Formats: sequence, structure tokens, C-alpha cells
Amino acid sequence: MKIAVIGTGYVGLVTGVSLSEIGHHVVCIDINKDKVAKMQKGISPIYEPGLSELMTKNINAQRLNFTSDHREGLQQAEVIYIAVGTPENKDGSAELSFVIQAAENIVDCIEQDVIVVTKSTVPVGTNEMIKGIIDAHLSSDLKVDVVSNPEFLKEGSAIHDSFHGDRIVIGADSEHAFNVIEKINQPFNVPIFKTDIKSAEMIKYASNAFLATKISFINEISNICELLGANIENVSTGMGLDQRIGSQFLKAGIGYGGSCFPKDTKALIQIAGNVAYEFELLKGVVNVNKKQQGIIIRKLNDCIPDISGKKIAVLGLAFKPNTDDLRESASILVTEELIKQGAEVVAYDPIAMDNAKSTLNPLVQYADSIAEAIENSDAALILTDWDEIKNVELTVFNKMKTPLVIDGRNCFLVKDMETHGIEYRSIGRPVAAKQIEVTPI
Ligand SMILES: NC(=O)c1ccc[n+]([C@@H]2O[C@H](COP(=O)([O-])OP(=O)(O)OC[C@H]3O[C@@H](n4cnc5c(N)ncnc54)[C@H](O)[C@@H]3O)[C@@H](O)[C@H]2O)c1
Ligand SMILES: O=c1ccn([C@@H]2O[C@H](COP(=O)(O)OP(=O)(O)O[C@H]3O[C@H](CO)[C@@H](O)[C@H](O)[C@H]3O)[C@@H](O)[C@H]2O)c(=O)[nH]1
Repeated sequence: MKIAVIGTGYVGLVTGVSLSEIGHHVVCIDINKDKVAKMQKGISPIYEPGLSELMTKNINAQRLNFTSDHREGLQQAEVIYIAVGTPENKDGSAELSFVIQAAENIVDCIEQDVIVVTKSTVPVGTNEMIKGIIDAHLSSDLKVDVVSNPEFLKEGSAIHDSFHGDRIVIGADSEHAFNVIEKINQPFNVPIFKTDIKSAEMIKYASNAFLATKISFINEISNICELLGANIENVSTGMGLDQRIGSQFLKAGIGYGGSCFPKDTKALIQIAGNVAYEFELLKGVVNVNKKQQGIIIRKLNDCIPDISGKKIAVLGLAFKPNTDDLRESASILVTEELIKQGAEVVAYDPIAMDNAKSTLNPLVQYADSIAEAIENSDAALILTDWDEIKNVELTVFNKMKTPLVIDGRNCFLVKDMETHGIEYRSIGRPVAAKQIEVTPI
């Protein structure tokens, strides 16, 4: 099958590479010429385990191409995937201008009947709008079907998720479209769920909102655990053993970040609001997350009320491990607040430092290792649970001026930190070493 993919962010690139890996001929189109030039050489613009290898393999097999010329990419395509961004508007709603632009690109360039597949996360009714734009402008008697095929990959395990996902959702309103898209996806060997277009669009938002709800729920429980002396790790494990609850997404921490949960929860509140429905539960989830992102600073200030002139090490900057993505990462808020309070901030991340340098406050300094970042520091804050951080020799903290570790990801055992004489604050667990009163949030 000849396939074109519009947009090569995480989703477009992983979609293009995965579809080529199962034998389709794929052209990926992006308006960003620098990015296209890199990808043509097999260089991935994002850090994602396994992606570069598959890219190179399929480019060499001549099944995968990149272009910034929409006509060249779209002309021959039998199926066109839209995978452009749908970022957040100021009011929290989804910004659809990139999707509209992609629909216009399709109208301008296609020369045969096509199926347009929307991978981008879009509000209910958007595929209908895309069909409207295309039908209104299509001059000839070409036939265009529109399909909703939301993406569920997670950053850091995107390739694995494509080949081992829990489901592929296909929302369509014609047998022809169902058949073609089902056939394209069959080699992935992932269960396929076929439904109507609006339900498919809603499945994506509802899934992300539900997972975000689990995280905010467990974060609230962790705060209550701290006040009552229970241990959140034991509570999560005990809850997760109930198969109706499940153990995933019950890890308490510093709130969810990333390119999806923050924007998609707010967009769903707007989507409901547009039909005069107040999504009270989800508003709570968003507010709890905002509160939780500040917990690290509150814990730090409980230990050191005045951090002005103090050296504070920040370990982990990406919004989660195995990605170089800083979108909506707690590191943005935390470093900003540290600098506002007059601290000297030295940061380290195994992979995300290049992106950090163009995202974080320019006053943030960068170290080449954990040891260098914490050397002579007054406190170390852990924001991302990278393996490199979780597996560090605890003796490294002896390099600090005062060994105080505030861990937003529960990377270490409290008793191990105690044994090493490290004052340790984590999430929803008893404190180690000196007993300092922690202000409840
Ligand atoms: N990032 C994820 O992990 C993830 C997972 C599932 C779903 N999603 C959803 O998928 C969509 C894409 O997300 P992303 O993170 O990959 O986006 P992104 O913003 O990182 O990338 C979008 C790309 O599209 C390009 N683009 C924009 N308009 C274009 C046009 N008219 N023609 C060609 N290229 C164009 C941009 O240059 C950019 O490279 C969003 O709706 C997002 O919510 C993202
Ligand atoms: O138990 C948990 C699980 C996750 N997180 C945080 O939640 C955020 C999101 O994590 P994750 O879901 O693993 O990463 P994403 O790559 O953002 O993936 C989510 O968003 C994508 C975009 O829509 C969807 O496709 C995925 O299915 C969905 O998991 C990160 O900040 C994590 O640290 C927690 O705090 N506790």
C-alpha cells in the first residue's frame, strides 16, 4: 500500500517507520525542512529507543522516504495519515490550525481517491470537519473517506507500543474504509476495535483522562499517607493486586507532564463545556496535578526555608525516563521557582540536556554527570526516574555539602538512605534521618 504521513513529530515518525517496517511504502511529509534533511539521512530528530535503527533499515530498503513537498508526498498516496500537532489554546481547547492546514494540503495535492486517517488527537467532530473541508474544496469527482485512528503510544517505548499495543481503534463510516485500514494494520497483530468516528475520537481523550485521573488519585492518597504515616509504595502495591484496579499508573510522584495528559485533560474539559457539560471530576484531576507539581519546592522549603545563594542540584529534566522531551515537565516549574528564590541551580539529565538548554531559564547551569551536579550542593532534587539515577551508588551523595535528597519519584529505599546518613524526603513515605515537620499540602 502507498501511504503518506503528514507531520513527523513523535506520532508521524513512529507511524511512518512502523508502517514501512510491516511492508508498506511510506512517504513522511513535514514543513520543517531542516528536520526532513536530517531524517533523509536516517537521523531521528527525537530520542526514542529503537527508532533510528528501524528508520535506517527501512530507508535502505527503499520503503521509507521523507519530503517537505506536499505534492511529491501526497500525489501517489492511497492512504494519507494526518499526524500534525494539536497543541493547547490559551483557554485549554485543542488548537486545530495544523489539522486544517493538513486537510487543505490534501485538497491541493491529491489526484486519486484516498482514505484520510486522523492519528492526531482531535476533539469529537473534527473528522467530520476535515471531511467538510476536503469535500467543499475538491474540484473533481474524487472520493475521500475519513477515518479516526487515534494513537496510544507512550514516549520512551513508542516502537514497542506500535508492535505490542493493547488495541488499534478504527472509527469509520464506510465498509471500504474499515476494510482498507484494517488490512493495513493486520500485520501489527494487535487487537483491532472498530467503531463509529465520534466514539473513536472520544476513546482517545477518555483513555488519557482516565490514566491522568489514576495518577492524580494516587498522588492525593500519597499526601494523605504522609500525614498518617502510611507508605504509598505499599498502598499502591496492595491496591494494584486487585485486577479491577490494576497496578499500572499508580505510581505517586510530582504529577503528570508530557505532551499529552496536560493538554488532553484540559481539552476534554472544553469539549464537554462546549455541550454545556461541566466535567467536575476532570477539573479536580487537573487542579490536583497543578498542586502536586509544586510539592518538591514545598518539601525543599520545609528543610531549607531560605535557599537564596544555596547550590541546588536538579537530577532529571525530561518529563519521564527514556525520552528527551521536556514538554510540560515539572523541571520547567521547579527550576523557575528555584531561580526566583535566588538559588544557584545545576542540572543533569542523561539525554534531555540539549532540549533543556533551549527550554529552561538561561540561569540554569548544566553538569556532565550526577556527581558533578551534586558536588558541594546544599540539596539534590530528583525529578525523573532515569535508571542512571535509580542505580547510582549512594555514596555519591557524600560529595554534597549537606546530604539532603528530595526525591519526586521514590527512586531509593528509605532505609538505604538512612543507612547512608542521607536526609531523605520522598513522596508518600516516611522521612529518613532527621525528623523534620513537613507542612501538609
Ligand atoms: N507525542 C506523543 O507521544 C503522542 C502520542 C499519541 C498521540 N499524540 C497526538 O498526536 C499528534 C501529534 O503529536 P506529536 O507530539 O507527534 O506532534 P509534534 O507537534 O511534535 O509534531 C508535529 C509535526 O507536524 C509538522 N507539521 C505541522 N503542520 C504540518 C503540515 N501542514 N504539513 C506537514 N507537516 C506539518 C510539524 O512541523 C511537526 O514536525 C497530537 O495530536 C498529539 O496529541 C501524541
Ligand atoms: O504511574 C504513573 C505513570 C505516569 N506518571 C507520569 O505521567 C506522565 C505521562 O506518562 P506516560 O503516560 O508514560 O507518557 P506519555 O508518553 O505522555 O503517554 C501518554 O500520552 C500519550 C499521548 O496521548 C498516549 O498515547 C499514551 O497512551 C499515554 O500513556 C509522566 O510525567 C509520568 O511521569 C506518573 O506520575 N505515575
